[in-house]
Amino acid sequence: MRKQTFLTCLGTRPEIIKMAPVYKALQAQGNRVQIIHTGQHEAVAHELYRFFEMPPDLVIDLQRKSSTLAHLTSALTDGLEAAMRTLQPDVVMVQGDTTSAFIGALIGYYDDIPVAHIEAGLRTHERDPFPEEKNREMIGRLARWHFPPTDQARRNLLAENIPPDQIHQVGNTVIDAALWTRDRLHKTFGQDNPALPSVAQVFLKKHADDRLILITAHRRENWGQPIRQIAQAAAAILTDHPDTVVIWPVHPNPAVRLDVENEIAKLPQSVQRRFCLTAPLEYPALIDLLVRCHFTLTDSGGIQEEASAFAKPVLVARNSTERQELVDVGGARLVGTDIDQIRFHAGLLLSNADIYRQMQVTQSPFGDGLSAQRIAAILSSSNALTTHDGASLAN
Ligand SMILES: CC(=O)N[C@@H]1[C@@H](OP(=O)(O)OP(=O)(O)OC[C@H]2O[C@@H](n3ccc(=O)[nH]c3=O)[C@H](O)[C@@H]2O)O[C@H](CO)[C@@H](O)[C@@H]1O
Repeated sequence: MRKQTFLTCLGTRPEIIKMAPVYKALQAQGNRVQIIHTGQHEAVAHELYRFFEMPPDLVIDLQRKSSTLAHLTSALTDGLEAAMRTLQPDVVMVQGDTTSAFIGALIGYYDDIPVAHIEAGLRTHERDPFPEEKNREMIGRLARWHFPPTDQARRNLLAENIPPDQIHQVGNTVIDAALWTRDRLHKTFGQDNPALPSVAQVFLKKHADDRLILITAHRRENWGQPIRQIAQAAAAILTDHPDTVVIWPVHPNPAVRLDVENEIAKLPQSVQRRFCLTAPLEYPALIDLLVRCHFTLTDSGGIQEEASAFAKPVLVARNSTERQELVDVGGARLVGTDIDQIRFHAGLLLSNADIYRQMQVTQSPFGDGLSAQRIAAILSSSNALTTHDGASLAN
């Protein structure tokens, strides 16, 4: 079998995390894997490339003169076209639903390079998340291989008339990355993970006997009043349950941070002391806290998936989710951002051991840690690499 050159364009934190296992699995088979970094999440990207030992081959300087989507789209189009012509891959791989992923798929299509879509088929069937929902649909029209993580995602693709033989349900590579990271942390550091900021390390030592609740909220739709309500609900939970503590890596936007800090400042000192706010965490620190926590309250898609790999109950601070699978198997509850709802469901998890156990899923509905190996096997199989006009690329 001829070894292939696979190219992926990555721009944001979740894309890098979810592509890393595929990168490693394809490399382990002797293939060449190239990365174009598109710089959508500049601040956190490079620490992730270092952690996963996958240095980008090419970095696109987006030279963003404005923050509009149209400008991003045109800068990515120019940058990715030039980069792909330089690198000349056999296959383009994109992950999820960012504008980098959509434009990567589009340029692959224009250049007649077959496109593989990792984490295909997620749909809310609503306008939000904007523009990600449309990006996913459009990548669906362009890709040659569709790798939905779950049966629901597979059915979404079938409903859009994607040919069944192009759809391969493989699980979500986020689980591969989370399990790999947990094992690596465990082997290397035991209880003292240097990626955890020192404020969190001190806090955890001081509260070693308390139950940890991990909170994250980053979605734009939750900025403002919803985030203030999440903070008020967290305060109520800490007041109701004196053996609990909260760690909350807060979104870097100063307005979001101020909203959370203002709510905490209103609390008695005894409750404030059980709140630990940090800057956004490095990925190995986030995984470490997920492993340690009692449950998580989050609006993040990735964290819902990762929590299920560690059998941690999830309260989802959203009104809808494209990850309904975890709700359906009982591992997550959609609690929105209503203070009483959050307080009620957190109270159940903290005071009713049966309900807690019921929300600990024994098998994540998103995957088993072997998704990337399945993807690599399918992409590398001798008859898989076929272009749109039917010519086989494989020897
Ligand atoms: C608008 C919207 O719906 N967008 C979605 C959103 O996806 P998401 O909700 O999964 O995003 P996050 O929560 O940011 O990332 C999660 C990952 O980050 C790790 N993490 C988290 C906090 C931290 O302090 N340190 C970390 O390391 C964590 O373990 C996990 O792996 O953005 C994507 C592209 O940006 C989109 O494609 C996707 O549609």
